[in-house]
Amino acid sequence: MEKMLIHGGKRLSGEVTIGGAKNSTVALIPAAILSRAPVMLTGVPHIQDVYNLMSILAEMNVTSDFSGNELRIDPTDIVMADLPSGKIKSLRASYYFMGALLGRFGHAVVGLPGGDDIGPRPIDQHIKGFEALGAKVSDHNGAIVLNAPEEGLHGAHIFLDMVSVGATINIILAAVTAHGQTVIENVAREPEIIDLATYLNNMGATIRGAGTDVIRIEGASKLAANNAHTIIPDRIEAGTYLSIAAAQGDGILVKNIIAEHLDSFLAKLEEMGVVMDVGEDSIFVYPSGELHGVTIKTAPYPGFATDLQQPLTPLLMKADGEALVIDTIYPKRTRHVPELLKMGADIRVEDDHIKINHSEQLTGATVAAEEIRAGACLMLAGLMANGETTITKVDNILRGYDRVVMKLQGLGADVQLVDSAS
Ligand SMILES: CC(=O)N[C@H]1[C@@H](OP(=O)(O)OP(=O)(O)OC[C@H]2O[C@@H](n3ccc(=O)[nH]c3=O)[C@H](O)[C@@H]2O)O[C@H](CO)[C@@H](O)[C@@H]1O
Ligand SMILES: C=C(OP(=O)(O)O)C(=O)O
Repeated sequence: MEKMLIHGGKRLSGEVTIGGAKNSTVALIPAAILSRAPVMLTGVPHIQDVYNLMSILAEMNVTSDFSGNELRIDPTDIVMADLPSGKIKSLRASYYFMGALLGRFGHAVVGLPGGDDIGPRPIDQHIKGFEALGAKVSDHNGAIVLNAPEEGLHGAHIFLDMVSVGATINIILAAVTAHGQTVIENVAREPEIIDLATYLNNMGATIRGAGTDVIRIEGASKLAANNAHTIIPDRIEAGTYLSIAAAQGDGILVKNIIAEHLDSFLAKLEEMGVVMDVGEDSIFVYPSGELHGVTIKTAPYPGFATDLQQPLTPLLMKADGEALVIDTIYPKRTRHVPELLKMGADIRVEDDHIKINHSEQLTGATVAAEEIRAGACLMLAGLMANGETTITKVDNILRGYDRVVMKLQGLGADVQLVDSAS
């Protein structure tokens, strides 16, 4: 296993280009098995989650070839396979194989990823949706077993009890090939859902309303990709580099951005006093002057993303006064806090409220990336700190940040990956 070494304190400058969205990609790859023809994805990020999904595809005799930023997936010789264990447990998003296999074969056995790194991640709404479509669902030793009735899944009217990205996507995957119409209410409106709908519609699906809170699907008997699909830019990676630029930059251009996807984040940066030029598909961040503490409350899109509260936290330490973070989506997403304390941060958690005070100067320390965005937070803290920071459990970062070391080095950061043994 590798660790990341950062010699902090260097000012950064130049350009960085954002990759395709991890949280789209991890849905688009499982969705490829719905296609009766090869699928081409472009703008694919180089992240471990992609490699793990490719291994899972191979278990179903689906070949995939990733070169440059293009991923070609050929599901034409797919065989139905149960996926109770193995790689399926390596990432949360493998649960999208439930909806995709159910849609393709009317049968799925999918193991649930063990451990929870950001608090409980229930899937009751996914299951409620599958059952409404006619599937029988049971739990067999930690794997979910799903079976459609003999005549196949049927359309249904589903109201989600809470806004869930995962449930919205999984139900879409199962419903696109069900008989008749499905209406899903109170769905998530994240851009990644629009991306998935665009991709499936280009395969012949009829999904309307993605991006609003009601999605309507007319079932299609067979789907087949005939165009390459370009994945939307990763708004969370973009937000991470914008934070880095505001905290440690001497002028940084972040390219390949859809600024509308970052509205609530950009509004908070402005409220803090960060000065930016928002271009058509890029944002230039000026070196920061005085910054002000703000309150962040995460919420479903278009609210402030849960995935961005931790990457913003080190910047909040540079601000005057006390800043407050309340994560309403994952209230226990605080695993960065004990690590930041080791670096000298003035931060505490009280009743699921994260309180951040101005921290004059962080110092390098050995810290653990307990989950992906906690890791991103520690990377930024390491870039800001005096001395050397060692980040262990760096796999949690590499599973979702595209070529992060190369990108940071491109901005002038002193960062490298080394083998944990060294
Ligand atoms: C709405 C929201 O901000 N979703 C974020 C969430 O998506 P992710 O897909 O992980 O989570 P969901 O959107 O599915 O869940 C949102 C909330 O609903 C709850 N829930 C979900 C499904 C279910 O069946 N039962 C249930 O109770 C979850 O525990 C959570 O509190 O984390 C991702 C990774 O950090 C982010 O990229 C998403 O933007
Ligand atoms: C927690 C995240 O990812 P995942 O849902 O894949 O665990 C994330 O993207 O911040």
